[in-house]
Amino acid sequence: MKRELGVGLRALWRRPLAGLLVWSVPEVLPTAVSGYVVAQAIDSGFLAGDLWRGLAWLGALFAASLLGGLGSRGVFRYLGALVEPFRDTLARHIVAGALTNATAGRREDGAVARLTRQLEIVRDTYAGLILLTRGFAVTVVGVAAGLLSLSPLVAAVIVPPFLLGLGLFAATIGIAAGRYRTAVAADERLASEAGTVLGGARDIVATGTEDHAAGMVADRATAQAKAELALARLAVLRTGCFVVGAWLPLALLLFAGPWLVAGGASAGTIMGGLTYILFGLQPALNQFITGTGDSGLRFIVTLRRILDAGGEFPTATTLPESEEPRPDRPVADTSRLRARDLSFRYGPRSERVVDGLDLDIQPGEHLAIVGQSGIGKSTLACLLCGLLPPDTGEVTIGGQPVAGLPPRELAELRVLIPQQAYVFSGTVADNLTYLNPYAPGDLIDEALDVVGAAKLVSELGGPTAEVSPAQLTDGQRQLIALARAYLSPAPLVFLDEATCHLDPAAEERAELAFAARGGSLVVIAHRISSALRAKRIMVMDGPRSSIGTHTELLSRSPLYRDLVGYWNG
Ligand SMILES: Nc1ncnc2c1ncn2[C@@H]1O[C@H](COP(=O)(O)OP(=O)(O)OP(=O)(O)O)[C@@H](O)[C@H]1O
Repeated sequence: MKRELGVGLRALWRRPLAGLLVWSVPEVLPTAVSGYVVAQAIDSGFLAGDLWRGLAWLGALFAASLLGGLGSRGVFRYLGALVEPFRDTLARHIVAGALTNATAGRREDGAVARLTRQLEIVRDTYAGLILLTRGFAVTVVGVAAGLLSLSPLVAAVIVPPFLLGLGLFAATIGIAAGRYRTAVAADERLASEAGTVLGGARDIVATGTEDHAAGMVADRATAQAKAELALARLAVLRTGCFVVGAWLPLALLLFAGPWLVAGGASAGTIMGGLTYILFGLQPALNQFITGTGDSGLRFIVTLRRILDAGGEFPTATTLPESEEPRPDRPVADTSRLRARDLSFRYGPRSERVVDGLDLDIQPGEHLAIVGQSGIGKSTLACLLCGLLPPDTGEVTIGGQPVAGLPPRELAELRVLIPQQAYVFSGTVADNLTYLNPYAPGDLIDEALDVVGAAKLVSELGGPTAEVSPAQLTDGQRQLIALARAYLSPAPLVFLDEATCHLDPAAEERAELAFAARGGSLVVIAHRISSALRAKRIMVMDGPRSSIGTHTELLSRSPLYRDLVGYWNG
């Protein structure tokens, strides 16, 4: 929350702010003098039997209101000059982030349109917040000055409970921002899961997994309902803050009436105090609480989305108003994988399959993982892909922790092809573009060609032909899955013995295609030829796993020597 407030406050630090504050003075004048004028009208006018004097005081209040109207007009003139440059800076940030992602090969998938909608929300809520907080601050200062000039005794009754209510509200803002964020995230997860289930409706019905699919959506719906309830409970708390800050001063003033009169306060003074509460503090606090609780939270949460979607946000020092942004930020290393202290076992009493593993895969690297059958290669691949949660440790891809990422976002980071390739009933094109529905025809042709699936697809009748998975061989299924992974937008590819049903020449062709695709490649190798194509090789042996080149491992890993001997034999 601090970062978002910091960005908003820094953007305020411009010349128009001075104009805005200067025009706030006449704007607050009617509120500041209202109680004092009412007290004078009653005490020295109507109660003293001098009708004209009373009316003259009320006329003064009317004149102050006219001045207030002029002040409001001036405030709005400067508001635009403050808000629009902030909007422009955010827009540059969004475009720079989109360009960085595009040059790094990540799919945009409507992100710019989504961020642009969020930009308008931030602009509107930012303007609302400026008006709100400024109006609240000048009203409180004006009322405090008016109360002190009216009667310090009355001020002593009204101000403390008002400040208490305000303080209580301030204490809930952090919690409210957290709950609002949770509610927005739960909402999006529900929409994403429902979208996934709807998109796979045909397969769900075909495989009879309706109950499972309904369960997937039900969990998200329950989580979303919970988050909304937590948010609603907070609204009740906010009402409590308003009661303390706005109604308690009124009750105290009425109860303290006899004591105030004994202390020298007149009927007009008490009426003036009531005027300050009813026409100054109450509406100001009400607007402030509802406004910051609504626009304020939307501003913080939406701005966070925009800031998280791009790189470093340009501050006043890094991006002067007149300067164009320079697109010289380094391209994000979206295919860099980093695992730290990774441990995993399938059950509380089973052996650890992975134990305290640290692993770095550099952008563009080609790594092979080898090891005896059952040592944990597939398990490790699932951990690195975020398909299994580790017992300890963390995996990041492109700097982003994979834990807890929704499937759609994970699919944009990495693609895993398991040994048993999945082909579903539908057209060849449906199967190929499953991970990239908007893949253009020439990219599909390229994918089929480089992984060696073009001949198969032509024999099947072309991309529009229907596929019957049961009639395909294991090798044919693997070719279709390979072309699908090649078309995926993910910069990191895992092939878990994904070519084991192809002959060595076809396997070489497919692996070379992935190595040349851009991004990083991890191959769980089942042949020495496959391991030798990688720049580095990881030999898995539980806690004794080691990494190096083929030559390094031959000299230092007995297990690797055994494996090579076995493969060559
Ligand atoms: N779902 C599971 N539940 C419990 N144990 C499992 C599960 N999946 C794998 N294992 C066990 O975890 C260990 C590692 O299995 P894994 O499949 O990761 O090994 P692998 O090296 O990929 O084997 P292979 O080369 O034969 O494919 C094995 O002992 C296996 O029996």
